[in-house]
Amino acid sequence: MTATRVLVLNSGSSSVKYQLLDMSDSGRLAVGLVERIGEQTSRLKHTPVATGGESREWTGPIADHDAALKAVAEELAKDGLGLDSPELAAIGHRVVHGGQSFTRPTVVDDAVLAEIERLIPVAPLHNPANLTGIRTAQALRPDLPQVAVFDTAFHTTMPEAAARYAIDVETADAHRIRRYGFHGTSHAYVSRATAKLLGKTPEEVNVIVLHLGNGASASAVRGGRCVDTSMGLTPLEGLVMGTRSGDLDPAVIFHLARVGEMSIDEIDTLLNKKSGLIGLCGDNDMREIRRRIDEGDAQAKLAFEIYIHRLRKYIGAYYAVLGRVDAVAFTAGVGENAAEVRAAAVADLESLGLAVDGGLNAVRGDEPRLISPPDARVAVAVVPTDEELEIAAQTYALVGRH
Ligand SMILES: Nc1ncnc2c1ncn2[C@@H]1O[C@H](COP(=O)(O)OP(=O)(O)O)[C@@H](O)[C@H]1O
Ligand SMILES: CC(=O)OP(=O)(O)O
Ligand SMILES: [Mg+2]
Repeated sequence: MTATRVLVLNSGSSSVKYQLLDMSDSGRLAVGLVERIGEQTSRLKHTPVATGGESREWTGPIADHDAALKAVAEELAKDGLGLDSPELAAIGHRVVHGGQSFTRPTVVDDAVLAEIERLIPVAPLHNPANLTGIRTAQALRPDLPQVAVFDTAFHTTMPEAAARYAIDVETADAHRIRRYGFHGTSHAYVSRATAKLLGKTPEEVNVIVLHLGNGASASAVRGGRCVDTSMGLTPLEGLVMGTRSGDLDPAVIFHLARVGEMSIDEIDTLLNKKSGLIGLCGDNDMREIRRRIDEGDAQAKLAFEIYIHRLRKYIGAYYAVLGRVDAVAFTAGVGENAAEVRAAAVADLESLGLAVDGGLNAVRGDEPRLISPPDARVAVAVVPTDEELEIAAQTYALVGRH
């Protein structure tokens, strides 16, 4: 029997998204999510797609990512899809920070694990969870290849002019301080899918991708290669996010330390976990913010306006970086679902060839679709991301043929 299945683990700071796929037809056998890991009310939702069975949900304390993964393995086993299956070819892992070392998917060995661990200070919310995911999977299936697929890989094509900060070169190089960029698997997948939607090859088009989830980033993709992206050394730079500030004057940090008497760790927590939308209005979920705006809530309205203002600045910046833009693609939880965000992001930009059609923008769906008027100079599109499918494809391409 040839092993054609790949299990993909996308471990976030407090969640694990997973999919089991059969790569002979890229079909999903099972999908699921464990969220609020570490809390008393952790939730697991598992959907056995292959058997057509009902989704199963479970709420209770799941202490850490190790326990979460073991719970996932138990759920899979209930459907006869357990990790002991001889049909499993590999386990693919999203790893957020790969530094400059990793430009492509990599089979995990001790040296790879050590490098992911070394990068924890520049991805403190993500790399520890990714490491636990890999180690637990290794313990469950020591014989299987574990493949790391890095968020940073797609951005390694950025030119030095975009990747370097304007700080002392020796200091920057000594500490490997440069802009790495994240969500690369999504930016790669969505930019390719956007080209396909336009009936073109990736080489033929320039695309601005707006990945707007809880974490959010923009990228400028020229002919299939990333030339700029909004996240930097860490996933804190750039857009306003659910809980992260994005861009600010670095002197804010000195000021908080000197005048606000906050410790570096307190400032880190403030900017990564208590800022962005949640810091501005107390909610990080765009659905809740829209609901409050509809009720006339001024604080929620201002938070939305700050979010949109920053997003528009990046659209303008990447228009200038690319020179010619063929498409702007919205993706991830907010980008795929929040029609108001899409409309506000390109409002009054007809002079740049950008517009959305109100009717098309209001249509919901899971398929890539155009939302710009038919005669628009620049296509505006909603292109659902699928990081798990992309990770599975890259994992299988690396190990599947053994
Ligand atoms: N129907 C919706 N309308 C507006 N926003 C939504 C909707 N569904 C999800 N979101 C937004 O998407 C976010 C989650 O996006 P997602 O891409 O899943 O994030 P992450 O991968 O960072 O956890 C939520 O916090 C919420 O703001
Ligand atoms: C890198 C990053 O911000 O990822 P996420 O959006 O999953 O938090
Ligand atoms: Mg995400």
